[in-house]
Amino acid sequence: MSRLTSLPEWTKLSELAQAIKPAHMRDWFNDDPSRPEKMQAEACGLFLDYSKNRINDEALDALIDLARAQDFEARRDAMFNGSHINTTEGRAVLHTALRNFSADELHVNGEDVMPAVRNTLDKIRTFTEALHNGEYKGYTGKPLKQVVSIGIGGSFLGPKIMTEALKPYHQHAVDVHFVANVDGCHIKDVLAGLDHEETLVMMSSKSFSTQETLQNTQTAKQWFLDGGGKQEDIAKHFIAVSSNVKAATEFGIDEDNIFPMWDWVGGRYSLWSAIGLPISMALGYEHFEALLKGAHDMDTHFQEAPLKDNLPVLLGLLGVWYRNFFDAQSHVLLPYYHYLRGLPAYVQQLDMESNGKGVTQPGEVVDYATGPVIWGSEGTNGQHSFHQLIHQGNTLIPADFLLPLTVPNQDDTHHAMLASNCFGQSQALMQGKTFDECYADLSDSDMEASERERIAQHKTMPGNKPSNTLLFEKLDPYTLGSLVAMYEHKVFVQGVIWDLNSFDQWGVELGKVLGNQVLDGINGEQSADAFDASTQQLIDRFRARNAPE
Ligand SMILES: O=P(O)(O)OC[C@H]1O[C@H](O)[C@H](O)[C@@H](O)[C@@H]1O
Repeated sequence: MSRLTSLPEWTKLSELAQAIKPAHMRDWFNDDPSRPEKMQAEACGLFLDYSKNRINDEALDALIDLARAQDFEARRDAMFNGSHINTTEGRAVLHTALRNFSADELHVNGEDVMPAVRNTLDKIRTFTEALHNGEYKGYTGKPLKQVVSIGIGGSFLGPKIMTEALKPYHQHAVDVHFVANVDGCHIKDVLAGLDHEETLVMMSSKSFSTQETLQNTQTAKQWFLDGGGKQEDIAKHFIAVSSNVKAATEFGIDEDNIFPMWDWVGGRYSLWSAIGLPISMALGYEHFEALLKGAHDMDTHFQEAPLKDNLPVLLGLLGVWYRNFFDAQSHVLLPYYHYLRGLPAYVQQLDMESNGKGVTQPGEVVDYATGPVIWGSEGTNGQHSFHQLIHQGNTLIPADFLLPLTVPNQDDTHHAMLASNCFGQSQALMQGKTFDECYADLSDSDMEASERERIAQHKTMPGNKPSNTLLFEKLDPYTLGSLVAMYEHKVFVQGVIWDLNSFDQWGVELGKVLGNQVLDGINGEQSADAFDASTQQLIDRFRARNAPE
């Protein structure tokens, strides 16, 4: 038995879950109309109603006890003060420093990192302004109007999804395009519509070793040269963000055009660094800074609010409750706001890459469930497809509903419908519909009693499906910053309880290595015995159709 599952707090939670499982939330709401007032929390522009959860005060307190038994507060402080909590790579985890506007020093390996953070923000501001006012010109003297941001994983999802989410705040000084996939269709499609004389290519790669990003940048470079640009003109049209300055300069990026990154910022936590430059380029620096400020305020809330009023803590504890004590395999995110449609994909990387682990910090294989599958899409679209399984399937899927109270250029008719669907879905999931109600609905039909029973059975909705609802005034940069930081810290809370290192990703690393080996196989540079028979068969079929010259 692991340390975690042998804790008395764990045993208590197992017992509480067994006692709670037969209860129906519908009855709780009937018995106690003040339940929603008691089960809510608010911070940094976000209001959370968590009353539609299969939880009571006793279980919530027991979850807090479990977090404390796992040394939650000390481990939270260790992250914020720059300790090397990424223990498999010997690194600090300080994305919070990137949005820290206090005058305090913050030391990593004896060095204050804050001057470099502030300098980089200045560089982002200066660069954005030069681009926006047309001062930053290409090799033929034309201002650069198109930006192609090339990166993948954390060097793509954060900038792309935040830029998309904040569309109403775009300044329209430049158009920002994103390319991630090594599938040549993507980069070719993007470049096809652009004039190389007006295009800035931004390569985002913390490691500067990611195959997809290197290849896409190479293709963009060739496109630039084919268009008439010369090697010496590349400095004006190519910039990079990387912690590997040597590799970036060797690749041909001018050293002055390299924005720094640091090994204490994980890829999936990097949108707050210069990796977020495309956000600033699309929205203007002021809005980028507001995004950071929202995140910073959430950091402060996470550090200071009592655990029972603490948004990331509450969400993290509820996640553990369902994952470990109700056997929930997945968690669905349902943003009811079109511009926020990318949030599930963003949180998917954040959560699944962080807590998709099966070994504890000391290196023991776990005997309990860890990170869930994260998925979802924008409401109301999902209501007409996968919500069916959430309502009536036999697997429990806790949900987060998200809704802005107002939207830009609001059409009141549309917005009221959007909100009513959002609230109606969480209500339906919680209440369900009983067999008797369904049977009564069929009273006017001329069905035989047995047929009426059969149909009523099919229509019965068990309900008792948990959800959180997050409301916010509007999705401005500040609120988006606090929302994303809230999910970052939720993931952290769960990683602490499960005793995981939430900051490495060895599985992904293996994929990178194997992908390169197979490429050698495809190019005939690797002997057949390097691969298993199935992989070799696939390589052979591919080579038969695409034999290298
Ligand atoms: O920025 P890079 O070094 O190119 O890395 C890009 C991505 O690579 C991997 O897939 C990691 O798992 C991600 O976390 C990272 O964001």
